Amino acid sequence: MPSPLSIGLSSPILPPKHHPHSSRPSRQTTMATPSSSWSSTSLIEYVGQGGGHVGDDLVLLFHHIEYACKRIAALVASPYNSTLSKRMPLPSSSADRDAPKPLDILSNEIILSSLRNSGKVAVMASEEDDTPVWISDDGPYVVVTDPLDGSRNIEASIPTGTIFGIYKRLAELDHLPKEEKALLNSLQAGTRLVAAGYVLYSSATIFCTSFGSGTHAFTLDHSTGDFILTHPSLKIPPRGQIYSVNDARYFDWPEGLRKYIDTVRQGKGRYPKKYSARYICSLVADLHRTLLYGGVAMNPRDHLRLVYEANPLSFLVEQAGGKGSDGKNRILSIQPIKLHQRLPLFLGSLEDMDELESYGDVQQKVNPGYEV
Ligand SMILES: O=P(O)(O)OC[C@H]1O[C@](O)(COP(=O)(O)O)[C@@H](O)[C@@H]1O
Repeated sequence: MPSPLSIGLSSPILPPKHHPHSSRPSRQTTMATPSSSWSSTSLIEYVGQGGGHVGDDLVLLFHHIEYACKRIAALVASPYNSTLSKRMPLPSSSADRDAPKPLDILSNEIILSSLRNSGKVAVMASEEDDTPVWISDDGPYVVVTDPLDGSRNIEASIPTGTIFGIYKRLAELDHLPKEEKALLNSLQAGTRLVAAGYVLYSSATIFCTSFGSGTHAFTLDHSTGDFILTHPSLKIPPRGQIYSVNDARYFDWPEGLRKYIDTVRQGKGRYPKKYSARYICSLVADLHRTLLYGGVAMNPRDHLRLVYEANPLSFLVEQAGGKGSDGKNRILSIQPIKLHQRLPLFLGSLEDMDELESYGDVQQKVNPGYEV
């Protein structure tokens, strides 16, 4: 079978050959952009010197993750996508996971190759792999990822995203067989996250990240190839006026959730304004809007994954002053027991989340196999 990486791009972008700091092209300064009055701190500068204070290993790892995400951004915008499914045989998926699309597989390969090249990762656990992939015995970090979330919308060019979380490798497990230590390292609770992020592929490509001291977003400047700090210390408004949910599921919802939505959309909640609905059906995009405008983004059924979706995104929301819960419990405090574990997910503004949770019964218990 041809390598997925050789199919996806007509002229594949080669990974950096040398240490990223020495191999980075210098930033162009002559290009006319409207940015002269803006701060132009790039993601890597920020991580390395400015706000991150995270140490060389993590800076290097970030450089490789950033590089992978730029490749994925190019891939999702490529004119060759429409013929990919004819050219690329897909592996079968297990019962635990949805059938992957060609871009899911390619994005997974891109991230895996960047993590390998970084030399800083012991294990990668991905939505696209049944089990975690052991990369290197002495890599200091563990990366969990959904390489391309929202890919069910990809043919229509609707926004998608990459989600990732970074943990330290648990040295006390080093003596265990590879399979076992790979899994246990990947099942760390979200409270142990060292860093997390998402990259939104939309009209702008946004890299939003946190190292545990605030949430910061960077926007890709296509003229230089740098992610530029555009949203330092992003704070989610304490209250929004938007709820985001697939409300075609209304008749499968529990009473509490129906009441909550009915109440806020009539403007009869604690905030006496009528709420609006927004639902892209792409978690990263729905969350990004929620971080900026406030409100709640939710999927009340057992659908989203704890390890590589709910945990990293909850970390970012908490660092932005919001809340992430399964409707009852703080997401970051839930101990994962399975790699592809699913759960209800509610992310959003503090006051909206408190109000929602006060309805008690908001988790959708029935989960019929929806086709779309
Ligand atoms: O079908 P629902 O319940 O609306 O779920 C949609 C959600 O599923 C997702 O597509 C995630 O599923 P995948 O990881 O299988 O793409 C999210 O991006 C989106 O928020």
